Amino acid sequence: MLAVHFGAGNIGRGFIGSLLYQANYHTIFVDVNDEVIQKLNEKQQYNVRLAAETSKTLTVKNVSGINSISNPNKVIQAIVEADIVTTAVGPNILPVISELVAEGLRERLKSSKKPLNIIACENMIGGSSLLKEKVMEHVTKEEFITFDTMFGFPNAAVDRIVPNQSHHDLLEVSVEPYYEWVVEETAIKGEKPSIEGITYVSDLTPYIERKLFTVNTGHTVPAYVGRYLGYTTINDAMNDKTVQEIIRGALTESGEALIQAYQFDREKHQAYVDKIIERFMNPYISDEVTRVGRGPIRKLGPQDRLIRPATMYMDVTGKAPRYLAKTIAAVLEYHNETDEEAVKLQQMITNKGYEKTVQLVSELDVDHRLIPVVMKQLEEMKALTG
Ligand SMILES: NC(=O)C1=CN([C@@H]2O[C@H](COP(=O)(O)OP(=O)(O)OC[C@H]3O[C@@H](n4cnc5c(N)ncnc54)[C@H](O)[C@@H]3O)[C@@H](O)[C@H]2O)C=CC1
Ligand SMILES: O=P(O)(O)OC[C@H]1O[C@](O)(CO)[C@@H](O)[C@@H]1O
Repeated sequence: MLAVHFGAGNIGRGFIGSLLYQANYHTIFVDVNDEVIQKLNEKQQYNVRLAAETSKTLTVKNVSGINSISNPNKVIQAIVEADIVTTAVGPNILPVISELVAEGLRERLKSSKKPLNIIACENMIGGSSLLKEKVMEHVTKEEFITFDTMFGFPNAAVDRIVPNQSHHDLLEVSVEPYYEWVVEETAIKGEKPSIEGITYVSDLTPYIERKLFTVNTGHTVPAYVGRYLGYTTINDAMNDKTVQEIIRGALTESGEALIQAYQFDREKHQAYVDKIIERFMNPYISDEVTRVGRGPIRKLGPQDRLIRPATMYMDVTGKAPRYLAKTIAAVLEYHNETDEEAVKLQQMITNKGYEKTVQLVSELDVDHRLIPVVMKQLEEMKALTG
């Protein structure tokens, strides 16, 4: 069995790659990082270390790599032969890989009638649907129906904290023990990939929203509020009383929105929240606030982890989401010269002001009630820290 996985980064090697190996796939990683690709081809294996009190190591074997810049034809050939295609490249890169994926699928149709599923494993709602939309932009009208019939793009939710790595061995990855990979069964074409660790569901929406608006919403608090308070790591930020108050508050607000939208059981949802906060405090993982806070413009998007639960909360309760608004305010104060989006956000604030910037990046109506709520929290935050 052959898997082609785009993105040999933290989640690619540390999560998807390890489950594919355990399900007896040979995985070809496709990446633009030549050093990683060369090492994968040289070693043909790498270690995944579980960051826990008793650390276990899994050696992931049967792997190789292709540099998609220097060897696009090899990627096309790999897609022709693949039994599954997965991605973990980041939401902004899905459009970038779409043309190569389309070329691979087109070539495959010349010799195979076997359906194929392409699963985007990204922190976003509708990742595979976006990839499908972008792939279809490279397909002719005549090809459209065949592509649509033969190739499934099931959406997915993936959850495992894999921080930036700093091992002597370039390929080694430390990961938290916990993981969840939920895939939309109804969009599968042909046989359902048999991979232990995947939970197939008929409606992904409650799962992806629960994950994105709890794990990822929660994580923004130690990232942005933590950075604002001067912390470098998530662990240090999580030990701060203000961060703890805001994270609990923000997850109570997003929780209320989720519970009312999907009729989740309150007690079970609270247990889910408590477990997540415990995961953020895992002392065996050192995660940087700048990794979790990367891409602040994307994270202030209308469907993303802050704006969407905040507007959902306002819609269902009629109340102002105080703690989510505080966190959004902290994003507006996020400075990081090494993060393109952070630099762009600060430039926008300098040129257009806070209010206009938040309105533009979140795509909220100009008179949306959330905007003054965020502005109020921003003022309070600035007054507190002088
Ligand atoms: N790290 C984590 O804990 C989690 C990450 N995710 C999601 O997984 C995705 C990847 O995140 P990470 O693995 O953390 O990032 P990463 O930066 O470690 O990995 C991304 C990889 O994609 C590669 N890449 C960039 N452009 C490419 C292209 N054109 N073709 C092929 N490969 C390309 C990069 O070189 C890199 O190796 C993101 O969507 C993220 O939100 C989801 C759950 C957990
Ligand atoms: O990967 P993104 O979307 O940039 O956001 C970082 C977030 O994703 C994770 O890496 C995994 O869910 C979290 O650690 C963090 O909340």
